[in-house]
Amino acid sequence: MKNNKIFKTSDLQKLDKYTIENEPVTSLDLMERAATVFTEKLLIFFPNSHIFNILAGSGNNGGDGYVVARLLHQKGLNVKAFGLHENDCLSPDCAVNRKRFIDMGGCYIEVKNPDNLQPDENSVLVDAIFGAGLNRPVTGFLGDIIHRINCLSHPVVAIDMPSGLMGEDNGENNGAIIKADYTFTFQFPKLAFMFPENVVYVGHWEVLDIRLHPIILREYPAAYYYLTEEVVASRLLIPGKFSHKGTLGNTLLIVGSYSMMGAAMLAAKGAIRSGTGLLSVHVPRKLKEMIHLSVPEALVEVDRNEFCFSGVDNLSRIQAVGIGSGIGTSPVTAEGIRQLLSVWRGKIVLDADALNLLAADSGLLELLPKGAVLTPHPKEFERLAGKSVNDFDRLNKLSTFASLHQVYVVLKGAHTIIATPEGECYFNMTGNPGMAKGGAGDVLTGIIAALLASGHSSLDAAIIGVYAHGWAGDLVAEEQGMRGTRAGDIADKLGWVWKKMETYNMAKQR
Ligand SMILES: NC(=O)C1=CN([C@@H]2O[C@H](COP(=O)(O)OP(=O)(O)OC[C@H]3O[C@@H](n4cnc5c(N)ncnc54)[C@H](O)[C@@H]3O)[C@@H](O)[C@H]2O)[C@@H](O)CC1
Ligand SMILES: [K+]
Repeated sequence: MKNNKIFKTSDLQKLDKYTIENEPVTSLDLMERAATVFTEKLLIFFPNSHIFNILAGSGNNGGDGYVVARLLHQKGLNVKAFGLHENDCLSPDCAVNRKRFIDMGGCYIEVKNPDNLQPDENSVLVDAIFGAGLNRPVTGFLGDIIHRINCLSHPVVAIDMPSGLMGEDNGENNGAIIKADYTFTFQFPKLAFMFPENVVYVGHWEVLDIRLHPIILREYPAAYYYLTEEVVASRLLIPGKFSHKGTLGNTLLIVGSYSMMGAAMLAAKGAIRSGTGLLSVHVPRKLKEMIHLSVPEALVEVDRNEFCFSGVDNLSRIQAVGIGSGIGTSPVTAEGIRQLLSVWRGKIVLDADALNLLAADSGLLELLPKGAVLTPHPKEFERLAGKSVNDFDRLNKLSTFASLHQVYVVLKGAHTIIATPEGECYFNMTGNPGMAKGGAGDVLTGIIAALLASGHSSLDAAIIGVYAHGWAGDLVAEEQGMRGTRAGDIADKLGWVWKKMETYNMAKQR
């Protein structure tokens, strides 16, 4: 897999050191490289700004800040660097770059009292107080400075990380944290950026490639990954020339109930657009006509029960099962799931009410086949695994749950997380708030079920399904706006996404 790892910030020094020794490059040149790409990005985002105030700390993040100050000054822009040094104990590279900035005639103001920090009107503030080296909450003088900055209305752009934010766990971080509008971070996104509770600090973030050594990036271990088009597309299976509907998999969707018919249609639409050779939709009798009309390609299998799912009879030709969307939580349906899970040991994705039934009866949870895919939203996950005190805690619970039950858990959210039984987590990067609507999850269940049936492993089906679903949602939002996005539109846009991924894959094979 390409370098899409999310390393721990505490590992950064080792990656840095390896690069310095093996590229080789001096640490000063690496700092220059990082600050240069940061400056380029800054000027893309603020092309019409002429006044920049740099807030520089004493470590290498501050060093980056002084390089940015020098580069902006060299471009003839109006730059002021505020030295926020509690003592004169600067990192060697920070000291060199402060001197270079001052020696070239840059405007440098040493701040010894938070009240003396008076940024220029209309200036863009560059936060270079702390980066990945933060190892305790920020209090005292620098804490006061951060509080003061957070009260200003100036745009704030953080170098690498908003100062005061820990790279991973902020559960016990009661110190001051910069509320940045933008964070341009080096080499890889930090784990803390993935959590909803930190968006107020990180703002819009982008990763800047500072070309740390490819060997160390490939070989140094990480438990967390983020998904990119390249990584996802290369996992997608392309049908062979002699494939036919019998070899591309038969998906069985067990979905819908009399009061939730739409969920069945949406799941079926997601599946029919995602490459299954055959699709069977198992519904209560009352839904039969509706499925025939809305997804004519599907075979409809009718339940014994008129209103809800009560059990299946024949699974002999099925490659994967998708169950849960709109099935309700009646005792009849709970028994139906028990019957299914006691005979089905193959690929399966469980969503919505299927998860609620598992949460209500741990006996059902134990019947899950190894490698099952579960797609809860945070509330459903809470029912399964208990309350979490914060997002980092929820991530740990997710990993523990996936290992304990030997399943893949897809926790839906802005950065949907796929947790594996081996303890790895993949963060999705596609999707938008327009998708946070009823029915979007049903479409995802259909997609994952079809990918499972057409030959993908549980991990690949979850990764590809989540990424494609989000990408399709992004395309819909581009056309209809986030407000205008409907779940059904996401299914309709999937074809375009698959085309892109197939084209990418075939180009690579050539
Ligand atoms: N490998 C990379 O990715 C590179 C990193 N660079 C920069 O280097 C930064 C990391 O630099 P440093 O390791 O010097 O760390 P920082 O500049 O983030 O912090 C400086 C020092 O402050 C001290 N400190 C930590 N928490 C504190 C607190 N709450 N109150 C007071 N002091 C505290 C620590 O001793 C820490 O080393 C990155 O964020 C990035 O900006 C770049 O210059 C070049 C390449
Ligand atoms: K910073």
